[in-house]
Amino acid sequence: MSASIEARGLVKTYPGDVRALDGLDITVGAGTVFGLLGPNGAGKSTTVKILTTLARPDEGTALVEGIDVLRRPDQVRHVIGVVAQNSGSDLGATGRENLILQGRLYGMGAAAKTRADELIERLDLTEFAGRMVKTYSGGMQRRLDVALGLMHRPAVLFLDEPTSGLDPESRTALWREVSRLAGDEGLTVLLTTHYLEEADRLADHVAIVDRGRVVAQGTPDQLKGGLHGDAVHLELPAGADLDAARRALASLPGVQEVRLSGRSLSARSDDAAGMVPVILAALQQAGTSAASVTVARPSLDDVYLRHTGRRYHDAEADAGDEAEALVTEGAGR
Ligand SMILES: Nc1ncnc2c1ncn2[C@@H]1O[C@H](COP(=O)(O)OP(=O)(O)OP(=O)(O)O)[C@@H](O)[C@H]1O
Repeated sequence: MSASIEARGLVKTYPGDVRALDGLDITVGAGTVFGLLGPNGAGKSTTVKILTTLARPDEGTALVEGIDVLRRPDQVRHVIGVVAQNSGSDLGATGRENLILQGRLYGMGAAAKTRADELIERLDLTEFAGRMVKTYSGGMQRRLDVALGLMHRPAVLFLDEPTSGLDPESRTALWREVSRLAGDEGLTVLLTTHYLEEADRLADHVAIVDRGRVVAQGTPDQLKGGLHGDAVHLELPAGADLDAARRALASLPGVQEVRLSGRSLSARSDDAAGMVPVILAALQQAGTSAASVTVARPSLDDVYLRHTGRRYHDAEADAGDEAEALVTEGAGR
């Protein structure tokens, strides 16, 4: 399969010594949906900015449809469509007017109207294409954003956090559209997401990004299949002796990859369900207990844990705390 996007050794440092990308490599096959998955601040948007010619890396190279993004940014812009996190549509115009204007900006002339109508139908915008965008719900606005990104028939569509803030129903509807577009039109889609489920359901291929690097990649099934056995997750009560609990679990035969992240203790076992009573007895012997126990097939959350040593939601919470600390710091100045 030919590559639609190839990025090698991307490094990007922002002022304040923030190393947003630390040698990121990705290869995206033509006509596939590729998910860059990572918690907030992992470096996903920075990657998209570089690939869409909006930022330059300090080091590394990137080709989109075989075109060098650093040497030929103008050519790259013709073959890509970008749906950024914040919509760029004119709220005081209708959806249809926005689409036609976008087409004209790309020099499509009279063909803009036909293309706008085609996309209105394809993205199920017919009912509200004649209404001003300021009256749209979040889901309608996102569908219009995708249509805007597709107006000039790009070969590659970048979607930065496409379903962030959408309700579950609108999210599922957008997933359907994106899968269909990639399938029907041979479009290559690179999307960033911090939703594990979104990457799992939508992407043919996922790269897990952590602190500016790709720590694992493959199809969701390959990534999950690389973990043997089932996952056991224990939530320990407040005040529990966390280290004693971890040691008790690690000492049990048939229990592997014991990891503690906050008060969550996780492990893998070929017979996880059968091991639950043994695990609870071992915790009790160690003078502690579990507030909850779950046994599950491996998920992308487990893949993330295996490669980073942290649970995904803990990494998200840490990123939230860091962002809050920066805002507080800035406000104090
Ligand atoms: N213009 C900037 N100036 C300084 N630091 C920045 C800038 N843009 C991003 N960063 C920092 O670079 C790191 C990576 O940010 P980036 O936006 O690429 O991550 P992300 O994975 O897309 O997260 P999010 O989903 O929150 O956008 C973060 O630590 C972020 O705070």
